[in-house]
Amino acid sequence: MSSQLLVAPPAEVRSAAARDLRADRTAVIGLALVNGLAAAAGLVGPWLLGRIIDTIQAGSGNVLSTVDRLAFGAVLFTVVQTVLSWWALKIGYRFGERTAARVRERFLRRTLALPPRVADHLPSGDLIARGSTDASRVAMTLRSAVPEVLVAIVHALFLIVAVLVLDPRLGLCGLASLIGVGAAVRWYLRRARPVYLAAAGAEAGLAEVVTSTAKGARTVELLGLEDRRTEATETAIGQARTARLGALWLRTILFPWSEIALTLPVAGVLLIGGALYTNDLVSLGVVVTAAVYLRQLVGPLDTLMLWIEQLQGAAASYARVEGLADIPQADPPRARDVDGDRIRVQDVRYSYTGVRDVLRGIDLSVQPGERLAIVGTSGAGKSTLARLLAGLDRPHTGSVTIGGTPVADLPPDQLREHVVLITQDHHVFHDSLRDNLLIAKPTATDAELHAALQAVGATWPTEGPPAAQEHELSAGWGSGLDVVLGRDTILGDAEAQQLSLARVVLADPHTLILDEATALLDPKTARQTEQSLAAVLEGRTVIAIAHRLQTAHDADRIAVMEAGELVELGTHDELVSADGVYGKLWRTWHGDDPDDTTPLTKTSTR
Ligand SMILES: Nc1ncnc2c1ncn2[C@@H]1O[C@H](COP(=O)(O)OP(=O)(O)OP(=O)(O)O)[C@@H](O)[C@H]1O
Repeated sequence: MSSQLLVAPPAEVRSAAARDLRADRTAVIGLALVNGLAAAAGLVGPWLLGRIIDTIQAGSGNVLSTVDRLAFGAVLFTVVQTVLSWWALKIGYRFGERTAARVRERFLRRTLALPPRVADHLPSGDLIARGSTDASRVAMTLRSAVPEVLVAIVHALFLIVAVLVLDPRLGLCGLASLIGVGAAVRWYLRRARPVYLAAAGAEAGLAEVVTSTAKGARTVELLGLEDRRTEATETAIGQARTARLGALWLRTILFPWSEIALTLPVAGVLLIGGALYTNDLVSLGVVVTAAVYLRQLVGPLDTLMLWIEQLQGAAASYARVEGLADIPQADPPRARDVDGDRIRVQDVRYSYTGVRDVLRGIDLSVQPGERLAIVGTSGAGKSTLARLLAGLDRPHTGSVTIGGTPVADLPPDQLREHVVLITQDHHVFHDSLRDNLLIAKPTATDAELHAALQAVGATWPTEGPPAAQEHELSAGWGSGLDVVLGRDTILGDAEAQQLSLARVVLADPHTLILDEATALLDPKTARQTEQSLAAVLEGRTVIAIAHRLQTAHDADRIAVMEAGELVELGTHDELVSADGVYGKLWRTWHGDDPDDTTPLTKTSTR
């Protein structure tokens, strides 16, 4: 699976847009109808103006009352046009809001439907940029640009047709104007897609750099990488600026070109119309009406020009948002028969990049109820093996099975009943405590939720007053299952880990995999978390990535990994007496002091 996110090709974007239009076809038809009526009403005013001029020029009959009637008609139709245009925009804005919501929901649905093994490999900054900046740009365009552009197109077409009907010779001047503007727009559009895609990509690249720097702030600080991250951010800012300037350059050509194309037809009508009028080939009223129509053409065409950049940017964003649909998705897994709790790893190989295997021929069998510690230096492949054991990814060759069934084939609901990976990456949703817990077991009763919290030592009263300060942020568990985390109360590190452990109690898997669950916590928080963890581990199979030799010493068996291979497997005593990698490790750094709790990771840096 590529780690790059895709961009939907133009044909796919067009068919997605057509689908969105069809989904709200009543609004689209209403928009076209009301727009057409508004544009038609707008044509009446200038036509009546021409009639007024011709009436005055003819000077026969009751000129004053005829002019009064015509002027009243012009005012009336202007009011009608204004009301219809307002109505058309209202329909358009509502259509835009609904469609924008549809696009956002689709993006969210697709993102949530991504299998974890696919989502984990996607660049998170780019994904965030698509869901936020790109989706907002599409929404804004659908809300504002699309209705106004539709109104402008219909208006412009009506004006051109009206001049052609009025006098085809003068109509040609209008057409010449359209051809000029059309050529400018064509020139622009041919260059716009790659330029705007590059601009959106550069913005996403910037988001990626900033997100990964923020996410890895602790590592950046520990390894003194500030200068390199600053340099990477500045490079990304430079690329975003260059890409943006490329888009602006296109506008600096488009706008002057189209401005000239827009002023020429009025001058043309006045010149040609003047010559025709002098030779009695056309009335003065027709010339004035045609000139007013063509002057009015500037309004809608200006609107089109104004929004064209927005439309291009939005089309690129739409292509990026729709690009998510091109990520191949596996069929949703269906429930499988699982025969027992035994975990087997057979001849497993795995590679992140397709170039280098980071797991090579791993064979392992874990008995139900066993405690297995995995040790090895940094980069040996422990976390990768943990992810495969937890079904978050599947091996490229070989198999990882629970009760004979490939663990990665189990649907999420079934998987968490068998195996759960506990890391420091737990998530607290901005939601009620109850809903945060029900994720693990949607059918759990309040009594079960209370019991799960108490099992992990969450100091949370089973009964008590309702949240005293409903909207005030207070630390701790708050006072009930309805307390909204992140609004009524904030959880500290230890409490957030307790919440995730309470979820484990509710899911009740037979196997737990521990990867750095407490390794990076401060000592006080780690102690608290370890106490909660001990309650959760009781009676389950445990596979723990051991960061301290004491953890390995206490396990039933120890698996030693080196450079992606399982090099030793046995009890502590067996491995110490075999005097292999583990034995040497034990002797060299701990000698006769098995109570030494030096972290294993230290061994790799000595
Ligand atoms: N997402 C990834 N993309 C590419 N390579 C990766 C990725 N994650 C890990 N690796 C590489 O895979 C190898 C095994 O990494 P892994 O994290 O499994 O090792 P580990 O033994 O858990 O190390 P540590 O104790 O430092 O966490 C390493 O060489 C690492 O650089």
